[in-house]
Amino acid sequence: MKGVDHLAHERNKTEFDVDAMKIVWAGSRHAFELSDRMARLVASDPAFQKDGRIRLGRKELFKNTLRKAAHAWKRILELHLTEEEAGWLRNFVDEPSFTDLHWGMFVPAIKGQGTDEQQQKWLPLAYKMQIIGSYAQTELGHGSNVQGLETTATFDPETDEFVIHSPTLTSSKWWPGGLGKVSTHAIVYARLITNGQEHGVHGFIVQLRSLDDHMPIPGITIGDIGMKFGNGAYNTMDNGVLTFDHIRIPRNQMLMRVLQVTREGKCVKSNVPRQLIYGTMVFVRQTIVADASTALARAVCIATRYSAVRRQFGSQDGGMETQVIDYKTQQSRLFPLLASAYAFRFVGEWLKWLYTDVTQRLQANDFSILPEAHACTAGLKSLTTTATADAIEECRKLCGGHGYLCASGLPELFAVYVPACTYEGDNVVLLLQVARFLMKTVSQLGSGKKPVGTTAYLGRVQDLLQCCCDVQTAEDWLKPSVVLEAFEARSARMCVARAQNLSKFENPEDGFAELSADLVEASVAHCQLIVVSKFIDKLQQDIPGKGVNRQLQNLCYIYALNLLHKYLGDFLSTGCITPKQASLANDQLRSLYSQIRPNAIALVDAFNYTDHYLGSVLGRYDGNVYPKLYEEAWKDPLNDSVVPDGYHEYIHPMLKQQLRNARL
Ligand SMILES: CCCCC/C=C\C/C=C\C/C=C\C/C=C\C/C=C\CC/C=C/C(=O)SCCNC(=O)CCNC(=O)[C@H](O)C(C)(C)COP(=O)(O)OP(=O)(O)OC[C@H]1O[C@@H](n2cnc3c(N)ncnc32)[C@H](O)[C@@H]1OP(=O)(O)O
Ligand SMILES: Cc1cc2nc3c(=O)[nH]c(=O)nc-3n(C[C@H](O)[C@H](O)[C@H](O)COP(=O)(O)OP(=O)(O)OC[C@H]3O[C@@H](n4cnc5c(N)ncnc54)[C@H](O)[C@@H]3O)c2cc1C
Repeated sequence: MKGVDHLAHERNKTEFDVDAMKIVWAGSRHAFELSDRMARLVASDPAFQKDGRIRLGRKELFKNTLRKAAHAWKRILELHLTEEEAGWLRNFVDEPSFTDLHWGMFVPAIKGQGTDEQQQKWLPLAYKMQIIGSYAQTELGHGSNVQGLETTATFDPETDEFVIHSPTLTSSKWWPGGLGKVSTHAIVYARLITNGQEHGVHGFIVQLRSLDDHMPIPGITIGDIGMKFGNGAYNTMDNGVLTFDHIRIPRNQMLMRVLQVTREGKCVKSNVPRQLIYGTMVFVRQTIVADASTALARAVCIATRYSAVRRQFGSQDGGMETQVIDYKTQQSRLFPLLASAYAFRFVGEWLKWLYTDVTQRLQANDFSILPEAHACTAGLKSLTTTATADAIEECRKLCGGHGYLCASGLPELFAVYVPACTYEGDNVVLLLQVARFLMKTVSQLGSGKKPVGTTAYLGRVQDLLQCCCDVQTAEDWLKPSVVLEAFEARSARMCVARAQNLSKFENPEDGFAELSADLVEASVAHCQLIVVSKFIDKLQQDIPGKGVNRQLQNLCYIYALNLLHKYLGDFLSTGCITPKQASLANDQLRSLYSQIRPNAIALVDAFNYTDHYLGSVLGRYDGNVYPKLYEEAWKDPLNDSVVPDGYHEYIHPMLKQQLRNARL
């Protein structure tokens, strides 16, 4: 059987309506149709082809990215694409570029932190790309510790200007994307100083380059920070270094939604909380969670299709060998990742809803759920990106040797994805933020303050500390209430135990530092509970399409029971479940793998990825892996000549030398 036939045969086994699942995956029919149209538009345009990207040198690679970004903008204007369509188009171009920062951070920062007048002035310029913006927060010396940033913005009342200055080497802005070679402007984060007093870190709109000849504004030193991990990958981005030598900007270029500086240099607080200065990060973290499911789904799609095509061992009577997807070990590694892709999709959908809700409340001066929004975006960003980065590498291994070839698409996907564990907040630092939020919530339980939202379960802490898991058979693990209670009890017990340990310290900050590794574990348990509970919520919705809900149920329980298996130590040590119940969960997991198996290919087809977007010979829709892999090898520049360049200089003399030695 050829690879092509393998996948056709697999698709015939499907037990659910794939087209209906495509809509579930996309979020709505509208989102499906729109993303499908944009994916095809990009895939059919030769200007967006990606072949050979990994072989380009840095300069060529970067110029190629500039060309694609300009072409994308041209198409957006020609086709009068909406903002939503344009976003999808950029997504399918599939190449990190300065436009990510412009649309993803510069524009949102002005929207979130700018006053109405500032928005009216700057947004039209940004929307028409008459200016290109970056987000310059991190410095050489500080990234995580935002309050430790050193760049200063000193108000000069004589001229009604701020003087932006880099007082030390470590105050050099370092990392901002799009900054190195492209951006004309940036939101620069600096310590505000007025009348000799410090007022914390704020954002300022600063012009960096001339709009006529792109030269840096005098007093600004700017460049790229150098090559990053992997070929192609994130090297299409010009992450930059920037220093200021007393650069003057008008007073009205400080983003003043949170704090206004008057003509006299007086600081006037508005009614919005200071934390709103961090609002752009909350927004981007939320988008990163949605993107995690996309990246994970890509890797899983490649590994699943290839696992159905690939055969090793097991031939009987000269018949065909076993498809590697039929090995239980392969299933137990692959199917939890497939389930995670769906789980992250739905939690991402929910987080988007939460973000929209918070934004609307903020507009109505209701700031009550800001701490929860911060904890959820920080925690879920950390959980989903860590899991996705690990999963991409696992998918590479699931594809055996061929997974290591760039033609599999997995090395580049890994290289481009892995910094997501660091940018927008180091994943451990973010989990510590969640831990602070959880410990605060637990400490307030005694005061009668009822926790709400994702921490509502902590309001039932007494019950959860005493509850006994009610599982007697493997089938009992298919009850949503049973699964939910196990995850709630584990998280609640871990939180309470950490809070009790913290209370033993005289100084809470000392305790927090000493117990930070344990606290991070409680944060992970809490975040996993959120993902499981949002998946269960999804199952309660009316989901149309033959067999679709059934598949989602299977995936949901695979996600939850696999976590239970992986974090068994937590569940057993907190006494939420017994070893016998853990063993029943494992039995159920194996049964679920068998049920998912015939639907695996259709479940990855539901992601609706074009071959262009996947960029993988192993993950081709038609399964025609071997002939294409063979064809691909010959495209390598090393194969341009039969005898390699360097033969006469290095190989031939060596061989001759050995011949001479042999004769001696
Ligand atoms: C083969 C294919 C190839 C092609 C691939 C193509 C495409 C790519 C594919 C995949 C890529 C995936 C996704 C890409 C998507 C987008 C990403 C794009 C580009 C990335 C650009 C990156 C940008 C950046 O990194 S910007 C810099 C980000 N920096 C950080 O995140 C810094 C982290 N630090 C902090 O957030 C904080 O300072 C801190 C850690 C929270 C520390 O704060 P703390 O010490 O507590 O002090 P305070 O500052 O005083 O805070 C006190 C108080 O405030 C509360 N708080 C803190 N933060 C927030 C907040 N954000 N919102 C609300 N409240 C907040 C805190 O809880 C505390 O509250 P309390 O007083 O009540 O306790
Ligand atoms: C590809 C990429 C793109 C980026 N783009 C941008 C951009 O556009 N704009 C921008 O402003 N920045 C950008 N950044 C910077 C990024 O936001 C920071 O690198 C990130 O926030 C981490 O900060 P750091 O580098 O200071 O790490 P550090 O904080 O120095 O982390 C080093 C180690 O220390 C640990 N650590 C730090 N603090 C604590 C603590 N309190 N407790 C326990 N452990 C701790 C961390 O877990 C980590 O293991 C980008 C970074 C990358 C890699």
